[in-house]
Amino acid sequence: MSESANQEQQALAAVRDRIDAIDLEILQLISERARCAQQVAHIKTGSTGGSVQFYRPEREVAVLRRIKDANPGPLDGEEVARLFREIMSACLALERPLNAAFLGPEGTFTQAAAIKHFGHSVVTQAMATIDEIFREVESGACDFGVVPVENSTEGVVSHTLDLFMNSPLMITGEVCLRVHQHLLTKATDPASIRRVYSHQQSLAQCREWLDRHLPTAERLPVGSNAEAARLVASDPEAAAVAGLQAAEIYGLSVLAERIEDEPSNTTRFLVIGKQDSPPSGQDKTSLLLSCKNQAGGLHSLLAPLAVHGISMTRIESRPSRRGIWDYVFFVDIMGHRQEPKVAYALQNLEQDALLFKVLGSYPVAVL
Ligand SMILES: C=C(O[C@@H]1C=C(C(=O)O)C=C[C@H]1O)C(=O)O
Repeated sequence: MSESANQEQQALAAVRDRIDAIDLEILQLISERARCAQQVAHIKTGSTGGSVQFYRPEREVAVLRRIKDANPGPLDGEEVARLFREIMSACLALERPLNAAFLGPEGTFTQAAAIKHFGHSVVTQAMATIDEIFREVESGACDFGVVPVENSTEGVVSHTLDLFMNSPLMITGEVCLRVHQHLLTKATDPASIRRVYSHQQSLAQCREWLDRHLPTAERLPVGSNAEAARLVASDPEAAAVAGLQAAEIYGLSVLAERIEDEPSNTTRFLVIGKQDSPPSGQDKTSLLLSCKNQAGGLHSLLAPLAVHGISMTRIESRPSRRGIWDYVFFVDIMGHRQEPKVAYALQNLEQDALLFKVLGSYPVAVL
């Protein structure tokens, strides 16, 4: 070995020794943190005797925001937050493992959103429909549910909004996920693809790409992207539009990558549970409203938001199903319903609204 190669080996060995020592220190510290979480569980159980809220969304976002603010680099803020997300997930599972219902089968973007929000220690339970997710959480069989609510390319998931009208569930969190769609298949030649399966939203997110590259293939909407991938696994003349997770699970190859028409394609999901979240300092509130069907009705309904300086981040209208041309509005505002100015505005809003329901206040997504 040359002198310089020898020096390189020694330098490498020294840094690796240092890394080994650091890993043991990290392990000690993580273990100590986990023991603290066990103590927290002990205190929580002791103080109530009855039902215990082990999962504290406002505390979890506070931990992640603090870590991002304190991050000295060189890892970027998102990356360190993701690592701590996993540490907290494992610590919480020591208190009590959480379970979350998602739109199945395995491998959907909704499952990816559930794991992004709760970390890998959450037990995810696949449901066949969004209705079933609501029912499973309402019955208490699952602690939380994760449902898609809007996509930056294709807009609102109207079925999810409609389900909130008759559900007692509340929104406890939001998750935003960059969605990359791929063409997955068992076929080796695109010319042999006669059918393309996917969720209707995903087909719509890739409409231009499909028009250009597979103009004659029939587009068949199914319950989810992962369901499409499952179907395609046994049909060599078909392709699915879905995520990489689904390709791995169902043994498909990726014939074309990132076929979504908008490169920034993002889906927003809501976490639903029996309660919303206490204030975290940076929150949103979702409302369900309706007003009298008269000139200026919506304008005057929303006026209290402007008066109290509250910013509205979204408004969607949906048929009320109570009569034709009668609508309800889903409105998202910045702030928590317990913050004084939000509370005043909501009080005024409630006085004027025909229908007024707070769907929940929850922390703005950190990850
Ligand atoms: C440890 C706690 O319980 C859970 C675990 C957390 C953590 O590991 O930091 C944070 C919030 C809770 O979901 C707590 O409430 O502080």
